Amino acid sequence: MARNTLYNKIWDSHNVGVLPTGQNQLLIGLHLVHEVTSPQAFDALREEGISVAFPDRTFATCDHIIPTNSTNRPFDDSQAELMMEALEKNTKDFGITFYDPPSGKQGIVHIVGPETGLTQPGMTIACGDSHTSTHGAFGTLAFGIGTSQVRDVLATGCLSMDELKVRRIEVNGTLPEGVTPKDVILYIINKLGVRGGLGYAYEYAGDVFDAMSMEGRMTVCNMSIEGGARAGYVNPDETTFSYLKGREFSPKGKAWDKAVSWWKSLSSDKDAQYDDLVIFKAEDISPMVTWGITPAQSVSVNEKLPLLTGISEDLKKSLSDAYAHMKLTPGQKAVEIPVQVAFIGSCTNGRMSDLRAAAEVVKGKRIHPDVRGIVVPGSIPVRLQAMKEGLDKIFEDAGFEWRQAGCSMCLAMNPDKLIGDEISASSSNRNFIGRQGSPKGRTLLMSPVMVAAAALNGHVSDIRELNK
Ligand SMILES: CC(C)[C@H](C(=O)O)[C@@H](O)C(=O)O
Ligand code: SF4
Repeated sequence: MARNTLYNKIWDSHNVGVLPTGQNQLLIGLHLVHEVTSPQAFDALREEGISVAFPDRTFATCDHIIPTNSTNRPFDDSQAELMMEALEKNTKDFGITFYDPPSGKQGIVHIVGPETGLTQPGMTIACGDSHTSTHGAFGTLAFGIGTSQVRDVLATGCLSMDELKVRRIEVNGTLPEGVTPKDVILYIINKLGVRGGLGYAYEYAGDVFDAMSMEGRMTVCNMSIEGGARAGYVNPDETTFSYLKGREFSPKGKAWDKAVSWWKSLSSDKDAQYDDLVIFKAEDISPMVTWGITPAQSVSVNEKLPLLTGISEDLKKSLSDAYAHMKLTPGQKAVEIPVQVAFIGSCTNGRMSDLRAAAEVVKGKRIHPDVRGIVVPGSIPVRLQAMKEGLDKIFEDAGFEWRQAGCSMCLAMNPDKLIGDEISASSSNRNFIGRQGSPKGRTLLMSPVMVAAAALNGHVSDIRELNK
């Protein structure tokens, strides 16, 4: 059993009781809410006449259904309008802060938390959304939960959970040119599998994470869930503290110094014990691209897609299913895959560093005439900052559409969808069948700079070649 890790420290200090089921009751420090998984939870509270236990620790925003071409009300889609109205009413009735577009703070819930400074080291965080693991980048225990748990957290401020094992994943050395945090997590998932993390919290450590920016750490932690882990985290350090300094909800003055020394004490001890340890070499990682229907079905961009020979029958079956949907051929080169749509955005890669890096690639160039490109900033503050830096202009001059903040084509709960069997190069985190709005649509996951490169060439492209 893991001991003296950040996971253990946060778990123990938030564990307020053991239930007859053997599960622990964890006190939740921050509850983030969005429009998709909250309506029934609020209805349940209403039916029972219960109020929200900690309204000042509960924050809502609207991200999944929001249109990105115009946020004028009422939305064209009446279903989306109804969901927005429900969240407006629920947050008002229950006294919860709602970051809607007029507030200037709306965005994808996992971008809003960190950017406002709500997400802080040592916290337990819950949100009715699987990518809540993003917040672990700050040294938090952050859990994605379902609607019935959203109800429980609203009503009690607690979440019942089974204890997790802890796997330390070290990536040591220096990342080669063109390799981004997205490639690091796609590589880890490729090696450990989409179920490899079941029952675990992942602790990301080693040279690569020490040197990584907060935004990069968020990208990695975001996709922990795609590797099956219940949570993922990085121990807080100077990079964490300087990101948080001066943000709206960050402690100020003396409280800041006190917080920093407490945050420092939370990191896993030198002699911490783990349930498992995996070590990778940074030098082995290349720019990655998925070719299949799970985030683990990926190759280095300069490789060929896997053959179906010399593998187990089970593996052969799953790869064959992926090939059938993707209409791709075993052994073909990844760079031969054509691309019709380029999507830059999502809670994985919709932050400033992502937009800056992608803009750098397309600056002064035009995307391929057969490619439809959209850039969707992760939040209003990201959008405004990008515009201040002229990134909107760079993207538009290159032929991309510049949109309003939201989840957009990451899961296509709004009008941004693939059409027919279009192939998209996407900076998001899921490539399941139908994920981007068309049952036949095909998604290739990659980093934002790789999406930009694919958009320019009209096919999957090696960012390292483009730079030459
Ligand atoms: C709609 C929501 C419940 C869902 C999730 O939990 O992850 C979405 O954000 C996703 O990425 O698939
Ligand atoms: S951007 Fe995508 S992965 Fe993130 S919360 Fe929205 S739908 Fe889920």
